[in-house]
Amino acid sequence: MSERSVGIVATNYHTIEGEFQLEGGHTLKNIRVAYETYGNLNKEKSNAILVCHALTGDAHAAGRHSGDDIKPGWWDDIIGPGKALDTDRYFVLCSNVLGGCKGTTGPASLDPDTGRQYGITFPVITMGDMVNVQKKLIDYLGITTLFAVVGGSMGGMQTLQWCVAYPELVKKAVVIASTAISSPQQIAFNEVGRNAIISDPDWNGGDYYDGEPPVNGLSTARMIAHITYLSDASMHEKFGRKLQQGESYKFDMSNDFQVESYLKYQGDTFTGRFDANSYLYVTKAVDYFDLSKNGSLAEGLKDVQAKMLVISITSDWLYSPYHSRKIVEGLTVKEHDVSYREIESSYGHDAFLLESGQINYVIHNFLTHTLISDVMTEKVATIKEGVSIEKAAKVMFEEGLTHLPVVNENGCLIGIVTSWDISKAVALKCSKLENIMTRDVLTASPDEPIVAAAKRLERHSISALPVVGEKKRLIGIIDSEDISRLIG
Ligand SMILES: CC(=O)SCCNC(=O)CCNC(=O)[C@H](O)C(C)(C)COP(=O)(O)OP(=O)(O)OC[C@H]1O[C@@H](n2cnc3c(N)ncnc32)[C@H](O)[C@@H]1OP(=O)(O)O
Ligand SMILES: N[C@@H](CCO)C(=O)O
Repeated sequence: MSERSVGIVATNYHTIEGEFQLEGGHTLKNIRVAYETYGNLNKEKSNAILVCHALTGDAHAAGRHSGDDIKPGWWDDIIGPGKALDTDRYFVLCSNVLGGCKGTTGPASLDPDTGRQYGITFPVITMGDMVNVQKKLIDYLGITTLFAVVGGSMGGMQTLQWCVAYPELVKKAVVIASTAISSPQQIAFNEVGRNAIISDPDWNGGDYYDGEPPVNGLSTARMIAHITYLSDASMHEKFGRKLQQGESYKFDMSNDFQVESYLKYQGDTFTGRFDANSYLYVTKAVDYFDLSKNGSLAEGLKDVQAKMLVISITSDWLYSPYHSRKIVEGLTVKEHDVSYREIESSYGHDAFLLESGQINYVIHNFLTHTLISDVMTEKVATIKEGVSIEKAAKVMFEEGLTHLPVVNENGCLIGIVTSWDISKAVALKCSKLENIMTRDVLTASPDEPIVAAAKRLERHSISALPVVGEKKRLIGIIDSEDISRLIG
């Protein structure tokens, strides 16, 4: 296995006990979530990156399940040591979406009330529901902020939904080949796919789990969708008008052209890995996705706090660049911090899975340009000027701190006490805080790059910097361990 791989990985499962409220008004009981993680969560739990998968993806984003696996996870080119989602620095997490069929509760799961598969009795779900399930998962893992949320296509929708639903939790977000509002054309293609499924007699009103699944309908749905994931140019490049067999037309109804055979193969293999009812539900969630509010996307995105990177693909005609530009415009109206990049590619929509060189480059630059405000600890324990050394020692002991900022009535920094100062005070039998605290404190400002803070720490052989705003108001603290993990 290559050194740049996360290696052998396993899917984990978590059950959200009890009733889970869905946006559509229904509830689901004891939702199970399939997820995988790569890399290590740091002690401050500040380096987690949530990867959201696209329509037919799953939790297996990187590595292999065994040494015999032919293919690695679907974003193995992007996740791993030294890659954009660098598992030496970040704790990367990916879960299968609600309504999916790869381990998370969906229509093929057993309804605890009936003991039978939900089928079409599964409630309609939304992007909001998928994200709320992911929120429960990160709560379970003890993660309170996400260093980044990243996703392509439907994964980009979940990323945007995260930024809107939990603005204070997401520091950075990368939205690739996606949209903030599903367009009529996207809904139309999804509807043709759904129609192919429900028109298949084997669909049987969604109740097919004891019999033959609707493979013809599902295969046709995938064939239609797959055309939208390619581009005219990539089809010319891949197949042109080349024939599958022989050198002359057969003049019959068999798959004469390579492109026909290819699509048939894509459709057929899809039926082996995806559930038809899941396809209905997940495409519906995509169709309902609309982050505008009162007819305005700027209004819908106004609470976003994350630094955003929006990426589109030049040849993507399904989620064409105008969708991405609309997201950027919506964010720019309210002066959000957003950058936009176009990936030059002829692959079409699926380029987000294929153009790993460009995607790695763009995401790496975005994630590593990290400011102190992106990673500092905001809830800082402090003491007021004039308290006793015993009181300071007690706070440090209870909060497990090595550095304790001293502030005045207005929350402005006037000094710092370290555990070393406390030991010194005990040794020298000193009882006044004023005599041991450092008044000339080295600080950082929130809009400095973390590299600058790292250099200051190293130069002065210290291990933490209070972060101050105007008039030295204390707004956070940053320590060397956290910084060194993020900058490598
Ligand atoms: C988050 C997520 O989105 S996860 C879901 C992503 N994965 C998928 O969508 C799986 C479906 N596959 C795809 O969408 C695409 O294949 C991609 C984007 C993953 C990869 O694209 P590419 O590397 O360009 O592969 P391509 O589209 O050419 O397909 C190659 C397959 O078609 C087969 N194929 C190629 N030409 C023909 C043909 N004329 N007749 C029959 N089969 C053919 C190849 O043998 C190969 O089969 P294999 O996958 O079993 O090895
Ligand atoms: N190939 C991707 C495209 C959808 O965005 C998938 O199947 O999920």
